[in-house]
Amino acid sequence: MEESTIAKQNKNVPVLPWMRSPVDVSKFEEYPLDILPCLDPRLKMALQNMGFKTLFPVQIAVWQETIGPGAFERDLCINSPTGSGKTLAYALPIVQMLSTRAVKCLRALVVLPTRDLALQVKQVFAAIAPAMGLSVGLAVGQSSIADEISELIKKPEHEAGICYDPQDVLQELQSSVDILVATPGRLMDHITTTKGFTLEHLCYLVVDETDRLLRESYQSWLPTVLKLTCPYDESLMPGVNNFLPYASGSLKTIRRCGVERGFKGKSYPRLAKMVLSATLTQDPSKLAQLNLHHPLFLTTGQRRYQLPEKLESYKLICVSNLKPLYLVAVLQHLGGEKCIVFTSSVESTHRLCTLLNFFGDLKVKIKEYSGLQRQSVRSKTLKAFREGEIQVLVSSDAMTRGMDIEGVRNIINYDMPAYVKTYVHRAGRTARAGQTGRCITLLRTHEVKRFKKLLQKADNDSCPIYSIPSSSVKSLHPFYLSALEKLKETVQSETSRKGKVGLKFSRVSKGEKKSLEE
Ligand SMILES: Nc1ncnc2c1ncn2[C@@H]1O[C@H](COP(=O)(O)OP(=O)(O)OP(=O)(O)O)[C@@H](O)[C@H]1O
Repeated sequence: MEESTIAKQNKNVPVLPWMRSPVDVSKFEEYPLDILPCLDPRLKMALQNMGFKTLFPVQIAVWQETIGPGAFERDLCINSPTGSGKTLAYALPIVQMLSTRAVKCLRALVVLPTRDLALQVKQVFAAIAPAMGLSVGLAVGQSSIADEISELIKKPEHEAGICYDPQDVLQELQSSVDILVATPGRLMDHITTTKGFTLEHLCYLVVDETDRLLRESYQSWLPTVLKLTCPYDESLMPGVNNFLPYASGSLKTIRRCGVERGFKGKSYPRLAKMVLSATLTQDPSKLAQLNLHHPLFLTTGQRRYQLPEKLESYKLICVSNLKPLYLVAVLQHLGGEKCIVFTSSVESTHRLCTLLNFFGDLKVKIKEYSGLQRQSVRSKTLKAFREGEIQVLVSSDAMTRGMDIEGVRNIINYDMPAYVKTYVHRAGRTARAGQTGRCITLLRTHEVKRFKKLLQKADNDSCPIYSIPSSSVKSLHPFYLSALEKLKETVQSETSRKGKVGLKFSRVSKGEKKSLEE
């Protein structure tokens, strides 16, 4: 075998020994809820109310390792394609495992990189947890910290007029939630400042979109959570609590120390972890940060990057300076079907969206969605897109990982993604849950070769040309010139009105470039 071929193959072989013998999720089949072993009837009912009749392969595989014979003895690392149902894969066993709890306290923590994603995951938990008497909280900074605290922490009811020792009151503060879905920043706010917020009882930690979360430290949330949930023996290390970085009274974590049967030297109780992504990192130094216990790797098929089964990838080769015209022609061709257009930066997202809206009557509503906007604006746009009031979302990359929006049948890469991971996540906003979908990538001639190589990394050799009649592009020329003129005027007035907008654009773009370098 040629040396270069061997090197190429080795790139796909994980370095960590436990990753080399994974559980292959593709060997599992969809399984009817009616005959799923050990499923609590209340949960079954909740799932049926969601319209689900079967569980997807990744959900069955995780069920087996947690509730089934696996009994969650090992931490789980799950690499499964976009839209394959990873959220329910962890939510379902966690809710079932917590259903036997006697006292309400925070036992499961799910961390996600963005607010919109956390909201989405909270909704999945909220659809099943109440059936088992469990409550779910959200810590994402959507409301004021005071409002969030009142949702998360229950204050003791005291008799009016009697003064109590503040230390006693602190002792009596209780969690109002069993499960918390959080973004790292807001989680750290609660860890450092919220009285009564404790990870002392935490049993389950889920790190969703792991590779994204491990790429940035987000105020060291991970080492902090691991430290606060790490059992230690006070008799062996007297006073160690005082040296915890956030020993502010409410945060003292007193977990018992012991040895788990079968795993000599490992402390007990163990914080059981599930880490997931559609593009899970294989980098040993990154995975080491998670301090995994005897990890089990679950992945789909042989390839590191897997695209959804029913995704069709197309390329559209454009004349460089006419790219916007090709985009408009495609949008017209798609005739109002829900569509996300990806660009390479927040700056080009804004410009492209403005330009498209100057194109006369396209018979579709087009809005932008990027990290440059305020959260309230983004949330409003997302809601309108979900509800079908907007048909086309022009978006930057940073915001769209994991987003699950019903009815998105088309993804358009206006700017070619620089990395295969980016392609996987962008394309994965369609063809979800076994549905069909297409991803059209606009390319300049010089990008064609690079794009082919990029797709091969995702095991995709077939990428036909998306053809649109040249007459459709030509007929748009007169509108293009006037739209460009209007765009120029708008950009000039925006720059002079806000003064610093230009500066803000370039600052955010840099940050986003970083996020694209996955
Ligand atoms: N058992 C099921 N039956 C029917 N639909 C399901 C089932 N499980 C999940 N779904 C649906 O599949 C879609 C994708 O699920 P989910 O968002 O969890 O995917 P994911 O694997 O996390 O994707 P990504 O990697 O993009 O985050 C959702 O719309 C969800 O409601």
